[in-house]
Amino acid sequence: METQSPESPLLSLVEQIKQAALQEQTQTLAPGSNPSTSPAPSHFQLLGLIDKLRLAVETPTETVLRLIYQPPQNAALRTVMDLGIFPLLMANGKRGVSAVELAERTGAERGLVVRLMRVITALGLCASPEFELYFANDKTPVLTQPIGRDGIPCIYDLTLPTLSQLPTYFREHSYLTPKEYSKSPMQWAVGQSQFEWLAAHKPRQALFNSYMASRRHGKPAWFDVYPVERLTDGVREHPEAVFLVDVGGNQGHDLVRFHDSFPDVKGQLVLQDLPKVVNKAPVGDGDGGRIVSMGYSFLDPQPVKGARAYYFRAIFHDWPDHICRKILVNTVSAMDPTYSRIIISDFVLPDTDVPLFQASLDIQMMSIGSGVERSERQWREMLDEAGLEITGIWCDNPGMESVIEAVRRGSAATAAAAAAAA
Ligand SMILES: C[S@@+](CC[C@H](N)C(=O)[O-])C[C@H]1O[C@@H](n2cnc3c(N)ncnc32)[C@H](O)[C@@H]1O
Repeated sequence: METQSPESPLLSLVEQIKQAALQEQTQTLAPGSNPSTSPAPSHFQLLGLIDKLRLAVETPTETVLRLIYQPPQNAALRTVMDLGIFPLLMANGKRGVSAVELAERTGAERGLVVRLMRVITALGLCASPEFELYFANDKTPVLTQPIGRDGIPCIYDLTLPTLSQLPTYFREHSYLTPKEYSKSPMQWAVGQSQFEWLAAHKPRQALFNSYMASRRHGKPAWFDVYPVERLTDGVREHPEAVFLVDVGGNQGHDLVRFHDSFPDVKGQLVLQDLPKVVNKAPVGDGDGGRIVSMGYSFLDPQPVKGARAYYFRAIFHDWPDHICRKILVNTVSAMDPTYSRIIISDFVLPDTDVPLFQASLDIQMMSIGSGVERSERQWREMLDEAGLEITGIWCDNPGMESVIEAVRRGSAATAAAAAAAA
């Protein structure tokens, strides 16, 4: 058998992985570190190197075959979620669950269970050390928690019908980037774009809301990345003063998290989203009435004037540029030029080596509403066109969303914010 010299690219990659793994271990063992809430930067570096190693080891044919057979994996996982198999594995801990028992408990044919569970086991989502016997492993719990339990069916059902038609859409649309929300590939494929579809499919809307609230669990919040004293210093304290408006804040999970972390910040916290979404928002309990919810469409002028900050998380990536500009201009009209800031939490794509997750999300957002994941240049251009100026971008991890702060262009706050950043 041919041996590789220590200088071979493969072994050099293995050595880099070893070094990154040692760094990850050191960082995660450091006092005060909590890898489940704040993964170290080395974590993303390590994952990137592992991806490179796989590509280096795979033959080109193996790479192609791996890609070709991704859709059946997603379909098998979606079906297993429907059957409620993961909670059964969790409930039966060390005893495990046989295919016969899974068939009895789910009503599915045993032979089908076996075929689905082969995929699930190979994906590493459970263990099957004995013939037709399945055990939960360390990945199984997350599939019974909101991010997996609700996120997997919601995103599958929301996106797959369109994604399966995307090549046809482009063939029929001259390979032009979709630029209208109301003419998105999803509108063409299923007759509605993202938010209308969710509103018309109430169980999916409930899954979506739960997924939105859960997908940042175990990750830093915007205020862990952004220096909040830029907002709390010099804050106005009169009774009607609004500190933070979470625009498109879904059911208020981010505002609740902010309030829990900064209970003493002066001023109201306002949650805004479409009336149907915000009406059932579980905010108000235990926050001393500080969180006020308000049905509002950000396609209309912002009714809350002069807040300290207007916060948008994962909003602009849903929309094409011209709608984003409209949302921004609607907000600018309410901003106090010397006091208010816009805070955006979204991905800022690097110019090269865009992580696969972010590149894939861009295609998804384009498909379901002509949305876009943007680079720093695209953010700067878009905000500039809406009369805004970026005063800082914070990101402590290449795998995470950035926090962008912007003020009205030429406003006094520009100078103040720039001075504070210096
Ligand atoms: C991707 S979710 C982000 C939710 C939340 N900001 C988060 O990051 O978890 C987009 C949100 O925008 C809301 N939305 C959609 N159209 C809206 C509109 N015209 N006005 C206000 N909110 C809207 C949706 O209901 C949804 O809650």
